[in-house]
Amino acid sequence: MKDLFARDLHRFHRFSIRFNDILVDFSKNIITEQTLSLLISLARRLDLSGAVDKMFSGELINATENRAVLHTALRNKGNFPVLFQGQDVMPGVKRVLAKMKQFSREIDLGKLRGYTGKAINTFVNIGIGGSDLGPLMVTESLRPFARKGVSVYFVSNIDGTHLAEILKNINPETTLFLVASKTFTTQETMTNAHSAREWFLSHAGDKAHIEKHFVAISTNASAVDAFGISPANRFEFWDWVGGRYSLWSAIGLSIVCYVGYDHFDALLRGGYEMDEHFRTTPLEKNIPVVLALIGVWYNNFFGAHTEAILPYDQYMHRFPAYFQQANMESNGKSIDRSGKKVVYHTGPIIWGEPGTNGQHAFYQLIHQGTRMVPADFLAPALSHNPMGAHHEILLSNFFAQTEALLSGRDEQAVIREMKDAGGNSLSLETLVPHRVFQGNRPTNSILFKQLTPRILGSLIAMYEHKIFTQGVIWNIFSFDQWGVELGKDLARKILPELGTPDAVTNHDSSTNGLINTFKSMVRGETWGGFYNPE
Ligand SMILES: O=P(O)(O)OC[C@H]1O[C@](O)(CO)[C@@H](O)[C@@H]1O
Repeated sequence: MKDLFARDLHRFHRFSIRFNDILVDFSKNIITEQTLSLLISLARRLDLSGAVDKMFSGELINATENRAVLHTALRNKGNFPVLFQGQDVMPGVKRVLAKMKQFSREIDLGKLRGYTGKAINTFVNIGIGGSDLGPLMVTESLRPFARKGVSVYFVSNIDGTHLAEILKNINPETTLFLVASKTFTTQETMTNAHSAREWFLSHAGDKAHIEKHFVAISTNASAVDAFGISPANRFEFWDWVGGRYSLWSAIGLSIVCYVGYDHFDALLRGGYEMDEHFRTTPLEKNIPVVLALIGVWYNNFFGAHTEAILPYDQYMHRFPAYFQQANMESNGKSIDRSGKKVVYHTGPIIWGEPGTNGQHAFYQLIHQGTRMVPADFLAPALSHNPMGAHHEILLSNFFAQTEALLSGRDEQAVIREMKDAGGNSLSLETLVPHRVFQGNRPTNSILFKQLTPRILGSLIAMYEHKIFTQGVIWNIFSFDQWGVELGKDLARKILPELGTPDAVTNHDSSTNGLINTFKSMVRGETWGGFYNPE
């Protein structure tokens, strides 16, 4: 890469794209113009543009679930119809948005009141996966835009600790629970929702008060009825919204409650603007496409197995976790669209933490480890908290890291520096190899003006479309998630076994051993060594 930069003084201009208030600099990659043009030919050969049209026009591209993929309709600010099976979905989308807006207005006006007449000021979203991570990540990212005096909590884990610790902090009189589940059957969410209801009733007494304290967000109206939430308190969405792409739907109600409808609307606008960019920009200048192709380049031609997402913004601390689900649940597949096993790698492992914490934790491996870790660095030019020199120090680290990963530090430079510093009792020969940085480690830098709802919307949609593009290249179905089913099935079978006194013998010896040791620990038996079925 250093040679490429030396040979071309305009490399930054040639390999960066500006979109609204976002700059995507992909010049610090091991690519030339020829690399990109070959990767773009690959995308053309696989008819990426045709695939994009199919998604936006509501074809059943989620073929293994026989569903369309239309989360883009949820943020369609273009006033054009979106047809699904001959019907325009936009009136339904607008109806639910109007209901969310009205709900937000009631919060503004202090009209949303609990069973004792006090104003609701605490919102607890109960959901998991896509019904949790999106709203959680967005509310964290948009904290500077929060309504005054309002708090939001997220319960997802089936571990009772998650709910119990939140219940300690909240007042039933002023709390609204938002039960968010596309299917309204997910074990974790339904168990948490029932426990929250019991807790609430233990304070409020009368079941009639539930309607002031529970709303549901789901595609499954009958299950919502069965739970006891009235249609007036139900916010619907549709099968054509994938769980991990659902924050734009009524699943975003906790975002609305926390930051207000106008900010949610700005988030949708940012998403729409990125949709239009993705849909209409030639592949060479198309941000999600370029990022996707660069990802394919390292994944399939350099054997890179992971990608790091490193936001230099504390508010974005859940951004990597959100895209861990979006990406790994979408593209963690090994069967292609014709049902055959793929003979190449598909989705990478996604991980990351906010800078500069990551620098003091795992960057050692990114700089000097044996593996290539392509990394996206994201940062706002303006901070919401410009306290003293904090932001400039933060950004100096952001710029320095990608420069260090690009340039490295060779032996001569290390020797020079060590001589200048003097005074080290260890010999040069001993230390030099350990202090050399090879460099040539790829990064994308995504610099944006400020973390606003609109910019956040665009960044989320950018990664969504990157994931979509890679799914097309790898010829896999990105919108199902069959891989989560087996564990769920087995847990359902194991659950009743945990309540019986008998030892289990019907699993492999490890699973038997673990279950039986668990039972013996619960019974308080003294440790008698490993369980032996004989
Ligand atoms: O919204 P639901 O139906 O409760 O599902 C929650 C999550 O569970 C999954 O189906 C995976 O188990 C995710 O795709 C989804 O986001």
